[in-house]
Amino acid sequence: MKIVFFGAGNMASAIFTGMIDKGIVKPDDIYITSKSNRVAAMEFKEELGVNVSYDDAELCKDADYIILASKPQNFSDVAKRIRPHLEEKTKLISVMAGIHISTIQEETGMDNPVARIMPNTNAMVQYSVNGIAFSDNFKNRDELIELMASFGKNVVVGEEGMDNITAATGSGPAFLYYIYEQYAKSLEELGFSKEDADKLTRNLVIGTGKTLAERSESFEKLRTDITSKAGTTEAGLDTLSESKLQEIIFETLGSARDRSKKLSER
Ligand SMILES: NC(=O)C1=CN([C@@H]2O[C@H](COP(=O)(O)OP(=O)(O)OC[C@H]3O[C@@H](n4cnc5c(N)ncnc54)[C@H](OP(=O)(O)O)[C@@H]3O)[C@@H](O)[C@H]2O)C=CC1
Ligand SMILES: O=C(O)[C@@H]1CCC=N1
Repeated sequence: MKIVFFGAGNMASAIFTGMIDKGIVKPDDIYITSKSNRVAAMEFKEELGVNVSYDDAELCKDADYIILASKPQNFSDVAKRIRPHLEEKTKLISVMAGIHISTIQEETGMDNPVARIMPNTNAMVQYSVNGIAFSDNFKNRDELIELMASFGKNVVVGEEGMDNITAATGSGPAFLYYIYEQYAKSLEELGFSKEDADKLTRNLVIGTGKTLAERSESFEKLRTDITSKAGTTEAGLDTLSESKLQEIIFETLGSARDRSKKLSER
């Protein structure tokens, strides 16, 4: 199998690192290229054993999958690199937010099978959530689904679901990290050192995540198990529930979804 990544940044590296660590592909199956940051690409070659090339003909030759992993704004440049060399059998997989399947087919000038996928950076620890949308002519979908299962849980959402999943789980880790940042800052305000605030918050989040991974009770049940009548948790939750947290989260996701829609206006 030959999988070529056009773009070797945060998202691409999370995916190929996750796939290699899981053992579903050999490092030699992976080819990466970037725009100009050759040092970073060479570091991946040294650390993981992947191939690095800036020869577009060599990259595209016999490729089973080309992963489009540049920023959406750079896609036209990427398409120009691929277009002269793209073979009919190659499937194009886009991780780019907001770029429609039809745009990818138009800019590459071919009617190759295209899948849009929306993973997140948890792919690096094989815990991404992957939205997927296929073009009608995409055959053997199971192979891609299996490849993607090596770095996360898949949800086939169709193209109409991509803006929402981009907001919910593509950007999602950043929203949660922001909340953890505020949590750690609040611990500092309570009097903990910066180091302890970070350690306490980090381990609180890791432990809570591990509980969610291992137990199937609802969020509500897990919460109420902690909440003693007239206890400390109840006092904190009284304050939290008076805030407009759900409204704020809903608006946050709405802004992200709207930006994804906007990115598709080309
Ligand atoms: N980061 C995330 O959490 C997620 C990102 N995405 C999507 O992934 C995509 C990449 O994001 P991210 O990894 O964060 O971005 P980065 O900036 O980290 O990486 C972008 C990569 O694209 C490369 N690139 C730019 N222009 C070209 C070109 N003409 N030819 C080849 N490579 C090129 C860059 O090379 P160079 O360094 O040399 O400039 C770089 O390696 C985006 O479209 C985003 O929407 C999707 C889900 C989550
Ligand atoms: O911020 C972005 O546009 C990308 C898409 C999802 C996560 N990062």
